[in-house]
Amino acid sequence: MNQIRLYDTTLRDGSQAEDVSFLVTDKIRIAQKLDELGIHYIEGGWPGSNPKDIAFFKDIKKVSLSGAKIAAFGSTRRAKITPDKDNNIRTLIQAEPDVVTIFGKTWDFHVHEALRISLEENLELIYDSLAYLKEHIGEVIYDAEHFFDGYKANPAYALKTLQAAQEAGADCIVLCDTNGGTLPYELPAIIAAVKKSVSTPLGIHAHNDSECAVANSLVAVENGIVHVQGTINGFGERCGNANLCSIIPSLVLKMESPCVADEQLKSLRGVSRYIYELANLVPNKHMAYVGNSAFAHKGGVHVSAIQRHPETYEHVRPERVGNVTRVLISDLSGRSNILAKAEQFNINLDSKDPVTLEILEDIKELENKGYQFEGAEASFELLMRRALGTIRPYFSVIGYRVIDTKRHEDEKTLSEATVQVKVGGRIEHTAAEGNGPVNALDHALRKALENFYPQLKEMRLLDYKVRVLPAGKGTASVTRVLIESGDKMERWGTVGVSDNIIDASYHALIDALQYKLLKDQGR
Ligand SMILES: CC(=O)SCCNC(=O)CCNC(=O)[C@H](O)C(C)(C)COP(=O)(O)OP(=O)(O)OC[C@H]1O[C@@H](n2cnc3c(N)ncnc32)[C@H](O)[C@@H]1OP(=O)(O)O
Ligand SMILES: CC(=O)C(=O)O
Repeated sequence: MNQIRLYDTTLRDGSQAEDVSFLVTDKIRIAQKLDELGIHYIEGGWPGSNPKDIAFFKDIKKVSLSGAKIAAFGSTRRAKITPDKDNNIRTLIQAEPDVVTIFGKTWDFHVHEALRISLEENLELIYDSLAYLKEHIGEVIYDAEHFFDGYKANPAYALKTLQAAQEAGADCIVLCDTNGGTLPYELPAIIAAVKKSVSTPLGIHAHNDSECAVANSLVAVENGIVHVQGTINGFGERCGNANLCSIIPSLVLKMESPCVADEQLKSLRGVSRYIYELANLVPNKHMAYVGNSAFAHKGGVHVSAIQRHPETYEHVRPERVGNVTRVLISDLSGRSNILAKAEQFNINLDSKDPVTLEILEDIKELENKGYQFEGAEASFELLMRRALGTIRPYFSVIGYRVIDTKRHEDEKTLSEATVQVKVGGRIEHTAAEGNGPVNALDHALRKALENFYPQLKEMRLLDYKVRVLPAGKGTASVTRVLIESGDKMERWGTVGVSDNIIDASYHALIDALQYKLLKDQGR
């Protein structure tokens, strides 16, 4: 297999995704992460587009990268002017990148409709722009925009555009599936025709509009392409770009193409999450290889088998990409799920112990009532320990009251909660306000308990999700509340279900507090 060069365009094409926008400082930090991951080319942006991208190319010069080359992106020159007069081409040179990548038109339809120039003139644009850039920048890459659509519409012309790029000295010609509509079976014949027509090393740049961007990139590699463009997490215009988080492990682990080192591959999940964090987006848990669910087993049959041998339901070892095997608890669980969780929580449990079956039955019954333990592992651990009788009763709540008051139409609603808790032999009665009834209840509970357990001051309520579950036959609808809490060390999820939203929240809050006390005690 050829040595594959990875070209990341998260900072350029990835930023063209809806909801993605990076600050210059984010872009610098991402470039450093991509360099550590072993990416060979990092496309930092389009300096002719905006001041932020110009600033990136200035700032990245102050950063020492271990191996990655920085590429600046732009287009072929405008019609009717020479490259030296073209602002876009001038800014590319002024950015002083290691590499310049420009895109040009391949599809005759685009030449007529988007540029509104003649086919011959477009060939001149491609040739002039690349030849001029090559005089100023050591390495020049040509992105043949809409190559596959162009080839299907007018193969002779599409190939002529590539020949113009080759004659101008392009170091790599990248075949772009810009509209993302090409299917994997179409690639081999088209790539074979290209190889007969040009000898320049070839690359692939695939979009995901038919959900085939990764497949197309891998098929391209199988057919001799040596340069693969993509983005981390598949960020990109419309449905996104080819996801490097899927391409890289497939190349290394399945296609004998060690494009990054084993240690670098182990950082892949971390890089994925880092970039989600800087993009301020929630990670897609179902992403192949790096998603939270990529190695999460829910069905009892699967859990039973992976405990005997992980490869029964895992296509690669998750550690290779920095991920872990997870076992989920739900009404699809069997005894194996319960035993796997017990091991994770350091609880001694035997498959023959009647408590195992009791816990399993409790789970199925509770899920039927609306509980969901997948996002509430702390509640599940408490449930297990309660069933085994190994949990200390840290406190009990004698009662609570929550009042919402709005004294005047223009005034904010005031929420106030009072609680009575018992710890050991002592009873504490407190009141607190909050910006909502659940917030007031949370404050009042902590205020009452913090005198006994000062460590609760470290705890924060991080997320609060409510779902009203539809009524079943002969039953009223119920509310499920999932709470995520955390301290400096850990985050944990708890669940409460009731036909009353405050009561459901109360149960989730109580579990959150009890879990904090349990874990701090060291189980
Ligand atoms: C497939 C891809 O992803 S390509 C990258 C797409 N990314 C972006 O567009 C993001 C950055 N773009 C921008 O900041 C702006 O569009 C700019 C600065 C590049 C251009 O802005 P404007 O000059 O205002 O033009 P506008 O965006 O309205 O239209 C695009 C222009 O580029 C021209 N153009 C498009 N492709 C090419 C090309 N390959 N070569 C030369 N010119 C091109 C179009 O003909 C049009 O020019 P015209 O209006 O003079 O005919
Ligand atoms: C160049 C590019 O981004 C594309 O053709 O999709």
